[in-house]
Amino acid sequence: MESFGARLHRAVRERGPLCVGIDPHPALLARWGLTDDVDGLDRFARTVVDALGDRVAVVKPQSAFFERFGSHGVAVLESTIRQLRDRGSLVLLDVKRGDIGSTVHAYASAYLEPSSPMYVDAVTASPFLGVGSLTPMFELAAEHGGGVFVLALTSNPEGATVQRATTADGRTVAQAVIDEIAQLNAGAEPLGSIGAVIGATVGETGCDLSAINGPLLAPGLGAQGATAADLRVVFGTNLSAVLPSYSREVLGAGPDAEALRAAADRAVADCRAALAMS
Ligand SMILES: O=C(O)c1cc(=O)[nH]c(=O)n1[C@@H]1O[C@H](COP(=O)(O)O)[C@@H](O)[C@H]1O
Repeated sequence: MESFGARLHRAVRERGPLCVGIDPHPALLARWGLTDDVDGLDRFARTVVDALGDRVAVVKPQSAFFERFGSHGVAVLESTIRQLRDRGSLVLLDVKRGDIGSTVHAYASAYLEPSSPMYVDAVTASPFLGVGSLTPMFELAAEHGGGVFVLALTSNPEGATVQRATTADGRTVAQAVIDEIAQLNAGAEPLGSIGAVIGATVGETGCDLSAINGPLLAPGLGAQGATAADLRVVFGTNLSAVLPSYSREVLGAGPDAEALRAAADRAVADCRAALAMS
């Protein structure tokens, strides 16, 4: 299987630099006239898939909003993943997993093993048990053309205390995470498969991103207050692999499919301009 980095690179070239999250908040279900139950969840997810699955490069279902409804919600998530694959968008499952290595192995099987019912193109992962503890995910991703997005500087204000803290060798925690990702991506062309998550809200990172050679997922746009113009502040000259991510800002335009598509098109246009891509 072609690597995730190569598949993402092509998807962004063909469809534009945009990831749209499927985050069915109770307030959004209500705004869409849907019930706050499994049926509402299913209709919400299907509507997003039908409107955007053949249009945006990456779709990022947020697992928590599906898990909220127990096994029936997880069944909707599995079905949503399959529908997205059929429509051609890459599926990034937002689960932010992290644990000791032997347990990470099980998470890796759950999401990155092609025979799994939850098999996706990529997952989000938390490095705060040590980036090395995520090795089973990196290995399975490499074996099956998957990707892993590792949290580095998250979009929430509480993240900085931990992520900008200084390690024993003088680097920030975020820089140490970025450096380990860079090692994993070294030599990959056109792009490595291990990404970093850096919120569009974080301002200047103080990090050197020049060697990372992997995708930079940028959530925090729209509902959390960041705009496409902020991407330049955060990423400086390292704009080529930035993958801007919106959830509520785009989803708020639904449930009308045309309105959802128009919101996604606006987001792509804003991001293209900010990232200076034609
Ligand atoms: O990994 C993520 O996607 C993520 C990382 C981060 O630093 N901040 C962040 O907001 N997210 C996720 O991105 C989505 C943001 O949603 P909106 O604020 O509605 O665009 C949510 O699903 C968050 O869980």
